[in-house]
This record gives sequence, C-alpha cells and structure tokens, in this order.
Amino acid sequence: MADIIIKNAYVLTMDPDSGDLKNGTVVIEDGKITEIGEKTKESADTVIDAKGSVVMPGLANTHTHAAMTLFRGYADDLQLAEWLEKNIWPAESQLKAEDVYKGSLLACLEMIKSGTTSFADMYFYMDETAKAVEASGLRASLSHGLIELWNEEKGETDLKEGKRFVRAWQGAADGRIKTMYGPHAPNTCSEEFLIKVKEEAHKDGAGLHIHVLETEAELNAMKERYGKCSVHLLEDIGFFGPDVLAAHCVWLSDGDIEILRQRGVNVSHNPISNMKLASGIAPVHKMLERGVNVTLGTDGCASNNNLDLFEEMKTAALLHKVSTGNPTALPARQVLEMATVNGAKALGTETGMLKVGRKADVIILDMKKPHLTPCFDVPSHLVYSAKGCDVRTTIVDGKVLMDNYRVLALDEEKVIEEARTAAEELVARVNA
Ligand SMILES: C[C@H]1O[C@@H](n2cnc3c(N)ncnc32)[C@H](O)[C@@H]1O
Ligand SMILES: [Zn+2]
Repeated sequence: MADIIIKNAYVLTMDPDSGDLKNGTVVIEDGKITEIGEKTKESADTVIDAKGSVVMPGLANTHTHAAMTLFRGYADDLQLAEWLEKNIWPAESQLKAEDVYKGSLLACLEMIKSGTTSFADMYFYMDETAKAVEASGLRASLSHGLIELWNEEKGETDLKEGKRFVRAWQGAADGRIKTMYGPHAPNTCSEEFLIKVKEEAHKDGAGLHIHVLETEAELNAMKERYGKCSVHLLEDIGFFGPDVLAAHCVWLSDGDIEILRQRGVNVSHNPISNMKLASGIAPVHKMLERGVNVTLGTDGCASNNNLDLFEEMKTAALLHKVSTGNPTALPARQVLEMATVNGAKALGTETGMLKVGRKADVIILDMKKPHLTPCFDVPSHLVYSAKGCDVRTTIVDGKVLMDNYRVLALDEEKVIEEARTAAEELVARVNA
C-alpha cells in the first residue's frame, strides 16, 4: 500500500528522460516517488484528486536569510553599503535567539505556502533556524554566517561556532537538514581566513555557501587589495569545487565564468535583490550557455521583500530578455529548470524532478483561476502567470505539509502573530 496517490493531474516531471503527462498519476511511498504513469493499480491512505491542477517538483530557494523576514520592509530604497552596514547590521546586533526562531518559522510558513520545498540559508543563531526547519517539515542546507572583517579573534569565534553547528545538525531531521560553512564574502573575510574555512569544510565533508561579486564596490575593493577579483582570488586559494554555492555572481568577466564552469561551482542568481539594491545584472544567459549550474534564490526579505520563487522565476526571465535584447533568452522551461533541477543539484538533494526513486518533494498548483485561463502551455503559465499563492498542496519527503491551502505542519495564525510581535520588539530595541 502506498502513502499518497495524486491522480488526474498534469504531471510536469522536469525529467529530461520523460515528457510531461497531460492526465497522470504520481505515487508516493516511504518518502519517495515510486510510480509515475497514466494510472496506477496501487491504493493509498491519501488519494488527492488533482483535476485541473499541475503537479511538479517543489522549488529550491538556493540563497536566503530566512530569519530576515523580521526585517521585511524595514530599510528599503537604500544603497547596498548603507543598507547593510548602517541599517541591517546594527539591527541584527539586537537579534536574540528566539527572534531567529520566530523569523525562520515565518519564512518556513511562507515557503510552504508558495511551493518552496528546500532552501539554503546563511545566518546567525542557526540552531533556531534548524529547529524551525525541523518543525516545519521543509528541507534545508544551513550555515552559520562567518563575518571575520579582518579581526582574527572574531574569525576564530565565528569559525568555532560554524563548526559546532555543522557537526550538531548534519543529517538531522531524517536527513532533511544538511549543514554548510558560510564565509560571508571575499570582501568581508581575509584570504587566510577563507583558506582556513575551506580546510575545515573539507575535513567535515560539508559544502561552502558564500556571497561572490555582488557589487561593483566589491570588485573594486578586491582589485585594490589583491590585484584581482573575488573569483580569481577564490580560484587561486583552491576554494572552488562542486561543493561551493556562490550567491549573486553579478560582476563576472568571461574568464570568471570559465573558472566557475571548470570548477563545477553552483551559482545562486537573485534577480529581485540585485534589482532592488541596484547591484547590477548577473550574466546569467552567458553562464547557462557555457554550462554553469545557475539556480535561483530570493536573498533575505529585507532585499526582496518576499520568498515567492514564482515571482523570482518571472523576474529572471524578464530581466535577461531585456538585458540581452533577446526575447528568446531564458525561456520558461529553462527558468523552471533553474528553480527545480539545478537547485536540487546545487543543494545535493535527491529532488528536483518527478522521477521514480527521487525523494517526494512535490507541489500541486490550482490552475482553475482567472489569471491562469486559458492554458495552452503549462511551463509558460508557471513562469509568467502563476504566483506562489496558486500552490494548493506542498509535500516534502513524502509528508503533506499543506493540503488544499490548509497548512498542517504549523499553526499559521500563531506563527504570524509571534513573528510580528518579535519584529516590533526588535525594532523598538534598535531605536531605543
Ligand atoms: C549573513 C549575513 O548576510 C547579510 N546579508 C543579507 N543580505 C545580503 C546581501 N544582499 N549582501 C550581503 N550580505 C547580505 C545578512 O544581513 C547577515 O548579516
Ligand atoms: Zn545574501
């Protein structure tokens, strides 16, 4: 007997070896997809009639700072340096562990409700984010942010905490939680420190999550300090590999793209954050053409200001059409690949496709809506017309976290209320 059968759905598999099914069935057992076809002989405890709906792999948000939901709309319309150093960092200095728990739980709720089933996060008090992930049922790759700022003592303390976190949570929540090392960026961590972090990550078999060339200011600062850009510095110290997740990658040269490709580095493209902070336009079209694994992220809610990956997909598609002057750039299916297949590859999860044997991270979208009518092409609708709130059912690891718009995993009202109060009290402390 299976656990879940989803029937009568348009099945968007995202599997290059098999096409979509216009009217199909997906069977889930023991957390995995066990059958995909027109019909099944199986029976199950839970049978979902998905007539008029699309079933597809859950989306992967490969760069966010979940607890920053507390700073949603807190400091908008500012230059990145002023935003981060004069507004966000002072506010973060007032964060308490319980704030991070409440903010992360709010993020998890928002992600469940908008079809994101896994995410990568770099922040502080990460035990709290891990607990929120555990409680919510989502999948995540978590790292403690290491911001050395050329202060050796701070570097040591951060790295120690990063290591403790990696060891405490690796493989937790039935394997839904993975841990990484999170050196913040090459312009906030010294060369020596980055080398040390790489060594520790290697010893622990953990990945590395880092911001790379987000701004022109970073590029200039790196050239002044080292006579080369961030990508070349990281290459020269042996930092890169398929275990590296590099966020932003806006200010890349052609040579940088070649290094990222050769080393199998995973790139997290965050178009909305880059547009909001006017950081620039990442050469995504070129990266994809050359075979770099480009994925999608929202960044934190202080620079987006939500976690809706459907919005991110549409923005990515539009941005790279207008920036290349080529409306055929980033077609809908390729953008969907970034948010599913490529994201799963970057996070090293066995998800991202509806395929027998893969883990069952699955979402169902309700297509019987005015803004989704008529429907000639499903991928087109998912990228250009749908929104996160069209997701009606979210399944992670074969467990239903939201059923027909009802969140089962969390007490929605309580999560919202507690996060709202925590954010207000936090901002009051900052202004005191
Ligand atoms: C982990 C650290 O990264 C910071 N952070 C959040 N958004 C960005 C961004 N766009 N660029 C650089 N750092 C960022 C968080 O505010 C935290 O201090
Ligand atoms: Zn970030």
